[in-house]
Amino acid sequence: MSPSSIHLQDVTIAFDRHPAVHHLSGSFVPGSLTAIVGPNGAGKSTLLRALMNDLPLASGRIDRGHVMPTDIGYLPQAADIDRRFPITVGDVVLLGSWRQAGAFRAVSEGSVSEARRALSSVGLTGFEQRLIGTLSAGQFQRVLFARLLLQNAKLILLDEPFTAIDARTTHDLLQVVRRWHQDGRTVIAVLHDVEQVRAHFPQTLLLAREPVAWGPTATTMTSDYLMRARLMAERWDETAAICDVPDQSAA
Ligand SMILES: Nc1ncnc2c1ncn2[C@@H]1O[C@H](COP(=O)(O)OP(=O)(O)OP(=O)(O)O)[C@@H](O)[C@H]1O
Repeated sequence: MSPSSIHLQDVTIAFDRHPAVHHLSGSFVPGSLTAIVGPNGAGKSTLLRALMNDLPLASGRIDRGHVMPTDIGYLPQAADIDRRFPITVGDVVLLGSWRQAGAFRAVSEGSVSEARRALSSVGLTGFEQRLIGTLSAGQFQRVLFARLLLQNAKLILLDEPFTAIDARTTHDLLQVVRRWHQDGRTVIAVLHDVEQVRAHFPQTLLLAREPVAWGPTATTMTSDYLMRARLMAERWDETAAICDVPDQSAA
């Protein structure tokens, strides 16, 4: 294992001791570009949240190597974001720099210029003063990518970044993802579009609560493995017995 790989060792993540991700082991190599694919409820978002240390593990271990919490950029599912808050596009993008700048420091002229450049690079030149609530879904997704650009993260976690986004915007944002990959950042994206994964993501983790396959996309996104993931999902029993994982609350 490379020292800066993100290594998962027999990871189980549970809600009320019902596992959402079960016995997952493997590594995200530095600079890799990985899609996480699987049926609804497969544990994909749960895994992303655990990777950014937002959820405790029921058992197992995640070793993030040299990746510090401030090195992680996270794009949640669009549905999880309340856009009624009266904040401008420019301020949302500038939030990407607060980890480097500090929460209570004045925003530097440099950061403002960087935010402007980030907005231009996602096709939103001149949108700085718009309130986020007035944007279309695709425009808002571009804003969130601009914020990630400013964050300059080593590890980028994207949860369904192209859902409900039109082809042109998806194409543009895929170019941003490609540039992150070329820069040597580690990018992990939850996706549902199998063809998009095959075309743009060299690595795939196929998850159906338990890992189905993890490796080069050509060998993991086969009809056999996809079928296996679907069958595993159909066999799920939400009322199944509680998982016999050690109770960490007593530790
Ligand atoms: N906060 C929570 N409390 C209880 N159960 C949860 C919670 N969050 C997720 N779950 C359950 O964990 C399982 C995995 O959910 P998760 O959101 O990770 O799936 P997903 O693969 O991202 O699904 P989708 O493709 O539908 O977004 C589901 O059964 C879900 O109901």
